[in-house]
Amino acid sequence: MLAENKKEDIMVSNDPKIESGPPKKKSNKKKKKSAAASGPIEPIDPYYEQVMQTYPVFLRSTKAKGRHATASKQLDEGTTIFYEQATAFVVRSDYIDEHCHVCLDLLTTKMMCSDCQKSFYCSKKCFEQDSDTHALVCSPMAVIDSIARATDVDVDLLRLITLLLARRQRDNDNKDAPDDGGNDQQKQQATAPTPFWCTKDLISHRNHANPAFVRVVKEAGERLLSELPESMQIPVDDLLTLACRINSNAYGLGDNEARNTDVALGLFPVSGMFFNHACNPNCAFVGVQHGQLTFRTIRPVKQGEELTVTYIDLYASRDERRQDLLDSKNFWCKCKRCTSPMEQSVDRFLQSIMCEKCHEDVYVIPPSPMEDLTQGKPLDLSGEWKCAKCGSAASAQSVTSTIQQAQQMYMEGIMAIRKQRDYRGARAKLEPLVASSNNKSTKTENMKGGDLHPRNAIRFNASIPLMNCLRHSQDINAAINVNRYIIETMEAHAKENLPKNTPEISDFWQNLGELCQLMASKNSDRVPLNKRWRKEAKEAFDHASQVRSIVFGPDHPKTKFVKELAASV
Ligand SMILES: C[S@@+](CC[C@H](N)C(=O)[O-])C[C@H]1O[C@@H](n2cnc3c(N)ncnc32)[C@H](O)[C@@H]1O
Repeated sequence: MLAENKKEDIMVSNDPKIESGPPKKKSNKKKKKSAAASGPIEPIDPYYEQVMQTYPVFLRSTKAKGRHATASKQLDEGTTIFYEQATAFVVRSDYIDEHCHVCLDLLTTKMMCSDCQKSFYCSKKCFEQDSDTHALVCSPMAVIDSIARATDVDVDLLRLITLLLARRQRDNDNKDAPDDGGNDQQKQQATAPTPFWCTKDLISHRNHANPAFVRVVKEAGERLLSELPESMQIPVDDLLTLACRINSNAYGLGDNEARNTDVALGLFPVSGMFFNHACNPNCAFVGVQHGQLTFRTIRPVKQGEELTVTYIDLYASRDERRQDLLDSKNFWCKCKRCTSPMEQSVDRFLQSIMCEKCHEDVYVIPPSPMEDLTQGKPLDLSGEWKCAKCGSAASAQSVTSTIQQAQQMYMEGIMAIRKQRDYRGARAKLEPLVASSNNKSTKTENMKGGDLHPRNAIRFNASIPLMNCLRHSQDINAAINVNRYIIETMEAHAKENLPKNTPEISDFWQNLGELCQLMASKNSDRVPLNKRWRKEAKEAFDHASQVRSIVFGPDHPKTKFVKELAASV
């Protein structure tokens, strides 16, 4: 039973000597007391050390960082550091009949389970591979939609819980053997799903769960359990803990064809346990076929350095990132970027407006303390904020008012697209935000009292829907300029040590290539212009391919796809 294994109850140790990983070098430096130092040290089960032994990773557990992974040797960018096969994963309901539920390939021919009508496969092979697991979940899957609707619980959460309980059942029956006889040791290991028992070691943050969430999940859980076979039953309280563990640890799996779309959601206990979040990560995770997750370095990593990934958007302001992590993962980010002084951090640009006097830096807006963010308490606007470069001051009130105006325009632009499909109206709202700069000539009526910094998060966020509006209205040249601004902004961040190799950057390079190709075809009869656009398209696809080779690996379908685009120009 899950309850008997609950890690929160039985495995917690306060012994500070329990620590795993290689011996640390002695340092003469006086140790800084970390603000993150709290809670007991979690011991590491030898199973995880054994799983990791073929990878260049040491597992550690410390008071400051909890359990985490470090590099066991110096690593180049683009190194695969870990594979894991999900204990269970679900194709998200938005894509339920678009991707195979076993290999995740896009469905060109569909096979559907005629009983539940909720499981889709690309081939007989995948259908047969799923048959034992599906036999356990077929009848509950048929009613999960109605349970989710009646209780207001996310249907994909309920589907994932059901598949995890099926995995538990199959582990108990000891029926699962790795199905792929590949001779590469790492791959062989990865094709065996991580066993269900590992989920008990995952952090759940159950004590911080929203009471409304607890109530509805318990209600949905009771209903779901009544649909499950006897052998799959667990106490509803354990089902709730499992739901909290999914919320805190699940990973989205990307589509191999499209950009930036999570088509599936999986629980990967080993990854969930050892890869902490950082707002300036050195690794990325990418979904590969069959519900596998791969972790790769996106920059060179020194021996002993912690290996981190991001769980959220890196181009959001510090307060927004922390709020996002609090809401979605129940923790307060204490990474280096979030704890460095605001006046020295790249974060000041994302949150603020240009200094009216020197036009070189921004007024430094202090980050909100956790209590204020959790209680929705507004910033103290009684004083002044100073420019990080020249020190001239502006009233907090006027800086905030400019930012609020910008936020309002951004929301109006987004709503015009979402509610009315009014691309012209949206463009009118978004364009002044993106055009705003320290160049006085481009200042508009709507942007009084200062401009957004070019790297301000509202401005950056506005640029993406603006590019889509421009594309929609066939103003391809303008869309290209906005796409260039997006890439320039990301590269400017990268100069200040944010990652330069991310899936998002590769997507914007691909998009730029496609826009330039469109311009080339519009100018097919004007040889010099056509040649110029084709040259830029090829360069953009080559950039996308370089970044993807690092982030996804040279053999990933997304890398191959963009290489083909480059070759076709
Ligand atoms: C997916 S787990 C990572 C493993 C975790 N260290 C453990 O021991 O289970 C995510 C949890 O780790 C902690 N964590 C990860 N990144 C963090 C960060 N940047 N700041 C503070 N806590 C973090 C939070 O408790 C979070 O819910």
